[in-house]
Amino acid sequence: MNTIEMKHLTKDYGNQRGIFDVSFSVKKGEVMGFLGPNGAGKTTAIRHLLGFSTPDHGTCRINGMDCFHKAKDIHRSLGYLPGEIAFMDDMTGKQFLKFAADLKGMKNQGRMQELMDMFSLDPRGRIKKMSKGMKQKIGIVCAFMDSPDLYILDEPTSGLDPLMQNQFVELILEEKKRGATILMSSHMFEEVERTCDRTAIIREGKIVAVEDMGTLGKSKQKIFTVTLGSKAEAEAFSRETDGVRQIKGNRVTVGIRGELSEFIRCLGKYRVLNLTEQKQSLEDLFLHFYGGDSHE
Ligand SMILES: Nc1ncnc2c1ncn2[C@@H]1O[C@H](COP(=O)(O)OP(=O)(O)OP(=O)(O)O)[C@@H](O)[C@H]1O
Repeated sequence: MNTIEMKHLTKDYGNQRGIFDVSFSVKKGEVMGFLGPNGAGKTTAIRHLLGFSTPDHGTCRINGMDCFHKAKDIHRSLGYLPGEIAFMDDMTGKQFLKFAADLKGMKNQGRMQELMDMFSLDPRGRIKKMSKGMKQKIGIVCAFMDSPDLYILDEPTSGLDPLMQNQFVELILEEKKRGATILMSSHMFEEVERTCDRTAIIREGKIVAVEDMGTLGKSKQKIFTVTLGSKAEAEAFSRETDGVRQIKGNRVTVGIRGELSEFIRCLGKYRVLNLTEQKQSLEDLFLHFYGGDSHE
């Protein structure tokens, strides 16, 4: 049985806003990315999974339970991080976390402390005076502190600096190892690439692709820039090798899919001054899903 199962879910807000016929599932122990640009419908889909909204059509289930009718039961064993966190602003971070821990019936607060250390969070100040990043850290500690088996995270790294984003990736990998099931929406292609088994891509309220990260990795093109001994050598090398994208003086940019042996063999005949790999992001890979003329 899938842990999360959304089937043909439609919520039409009018003027083509909302989500339309959205179907995807997340298997037990799987980490699933939910990628899409602003306004694509990620939060709308997630709010349905939390039972905060009723669908016009379709169904969503978590562990076989209907997300709207069984919301309370589902929430009991769920780590949820909302996209916009509504705190009780007058509380200090510490008071809020204690309050949330009591609500969850947590006896041991060891993990809470571990998470605060992991994210260098000092929770003593009033929440209303905290920066966006600090509030986000409190949200993360709150969602993870009782180590649930299922997480639904709406743009979890929003407001975090790169160091903390890295820390978050580590946390997800740790939870994945423990066997947790995770659905996380994101704009951050790199964190999805580093953490997820599969990713669903949503655009204008519709799922445009569900991709296995392994397959994506294999179909990814590697882009190299080679600096050769001279312009003449660059030109000769370009005639001999496949996938040339650009020649600029003695520099050649080449895109290669799959094995590199042929490229290296060919390169070996020339004087190579430098060789650099240009990382191709998931963003490049998915650009055609978001691009203007690719969704006819
Ligand atoms: N309660 C609502 N009433 C009317 N329209 C809504 C409502 N909630 C969302 N929408 C619209 O539905 C669309 C999808 O919004 P949603 O917040 O789900 O997108 P998102 O992918 O989470 O975007 P972002 O990345 O910016 O958070 C948007 O056009 C939004 O304006």
